[in-house]
Amino acid sequence: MGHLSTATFYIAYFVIPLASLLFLSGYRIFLHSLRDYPGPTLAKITNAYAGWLAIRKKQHLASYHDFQRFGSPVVRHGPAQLVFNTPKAFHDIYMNPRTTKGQAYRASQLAAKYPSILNAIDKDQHRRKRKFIGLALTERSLRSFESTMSMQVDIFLRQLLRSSEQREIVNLSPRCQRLGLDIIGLLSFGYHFNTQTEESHRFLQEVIDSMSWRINVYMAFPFIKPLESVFMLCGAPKLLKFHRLVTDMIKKRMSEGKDARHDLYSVLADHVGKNQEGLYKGELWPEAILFIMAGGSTTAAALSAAFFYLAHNPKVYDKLATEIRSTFKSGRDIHSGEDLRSCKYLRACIDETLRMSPAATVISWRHIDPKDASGEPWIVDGHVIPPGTQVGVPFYSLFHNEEYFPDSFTWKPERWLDPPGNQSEEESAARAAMHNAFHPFQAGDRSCLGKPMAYLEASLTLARTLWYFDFETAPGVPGLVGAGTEGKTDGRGRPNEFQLYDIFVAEHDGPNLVFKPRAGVCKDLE
Ligand code: HEM
Repeated sequence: MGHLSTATFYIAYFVIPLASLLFLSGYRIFLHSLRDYPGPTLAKITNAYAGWLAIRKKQHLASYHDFQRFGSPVVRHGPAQLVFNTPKAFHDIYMNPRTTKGQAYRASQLAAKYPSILNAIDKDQHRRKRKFIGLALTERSLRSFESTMSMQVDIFLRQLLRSSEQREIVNLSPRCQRLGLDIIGLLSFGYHFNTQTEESHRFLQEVIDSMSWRINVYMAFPFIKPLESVFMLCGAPKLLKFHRLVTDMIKKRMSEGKDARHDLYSVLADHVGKNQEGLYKGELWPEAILFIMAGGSTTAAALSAAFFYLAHNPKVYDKLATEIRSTFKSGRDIHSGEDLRSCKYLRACIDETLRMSPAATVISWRHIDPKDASGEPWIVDGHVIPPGTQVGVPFYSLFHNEEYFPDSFTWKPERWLDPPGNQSEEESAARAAMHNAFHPFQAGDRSCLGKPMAYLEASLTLARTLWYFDFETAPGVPGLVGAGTEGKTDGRGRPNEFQLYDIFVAEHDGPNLVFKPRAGVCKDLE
């Protein structure tokens, strides 16, 4: 009897699970509807492939590598996931009214009852949110907010001035993150985080990064989401502090009149509590967190990368400095308007940075909307997508696709400028194809609402910094922070590339720079 029980035990706990695993693996490799697509064997069998990459913050590098390794523009990234690497696929996926965010986003929802605008899967729910939240980010709304943003940029510049007086090396990543956080705190609920000048709220970035990383891992490998409570326990004190801060921010703002200042709350206030006709009160929480995460970290990543590339490319630096210093008469003149718009090289530098080091490293998964009743097959770049499949285009891979961006690992803002003289038909077609492949803010009905704000924040910060300062990479070892390391074979071997770590948005460190105030112009910062 004892003997029989042992056999039963082994059969129940080892033989049956192992046989099921082998059967499932065999099915996914040889019989699954995606069996003919190339991809790493582990990716065909389990989402643990993507999960492991997400844990190590390198999904963007791995997808790029997989496209090269298999020599194919479409690769299996998970048992039921395909990634594509062509602009045609991008259009068929994201600019298609029949698609919605993939199930992967369900794993990113902090509370299933109230998903945020970013991870709402139901199209009607998303449309309602976008209608109201979009009001805070229109060009008109941004004009009302610009003076507040500008004051924060002034603080950033004053901090640089202080560092330069103390001959300090400046790590731009934390500086740009603090700038981004302080701006987004004011834009969302008129709240002064003051991370640029005070220590007390600087823990926010750490909490945001760890939350972003966890979300990214759950999206890649939803199987481990139940461990959330364990992870939360590990970071409990800071997480609790974060929750208290966001609650305090919302409560404080709601206790003031809606017109006390111009922020997200002022445009939402009339619609909050109107439920289906507006927004549920409970929705303020996830939207506040989304705003802080999406609005602060992305722009900070783009700005840090832009500082890195400018410091590493002296010819571009000189050309951009000349453009800024000849367009404006003083630092105070640098604000939105005709003059800033005329700085074409500045815009080219920002776009080239977003191409080379896209701030959103996430794979934005899509599937066919479950409510789609067309009965038509979904075709992506000539491939019929089987029901239940999630598909995506990783920005990092597409923006380094040599067919559209020749010499793709060289930071070359010139590629975005209109070439002088007449272009041949072939040249015009190549330029059109390049533009068609470049959507760093996503496209279609889920495109970034903060795009105008991101360009304004990046333009003001870079233009004003170049107006008041000269800067260069710090000498010696500190100057290497942020760069790839020659000889590395894991995709981090390019010394001229700013290194991104995929945690949904990009995590980053550096560059370390030294700043020198330009003669006679810094008086108006003091
Ligand atoms: C360089 C800066 C930025 C980049 C590259 C960027 C990029 C993106 C991308 C790629 C998405 C789609 C993400 C997905 O499909 O999962 C997105 C969505 C979004 N972004 Fe940004 N973003 C930036 C800055 C901002 C800023 C400053 C805000 C302002 C708060 C913002 C607000 C949003 C919102 C609300 C969404 C969700 C839109 C929707 O689903 O309808 N972003 N962004």
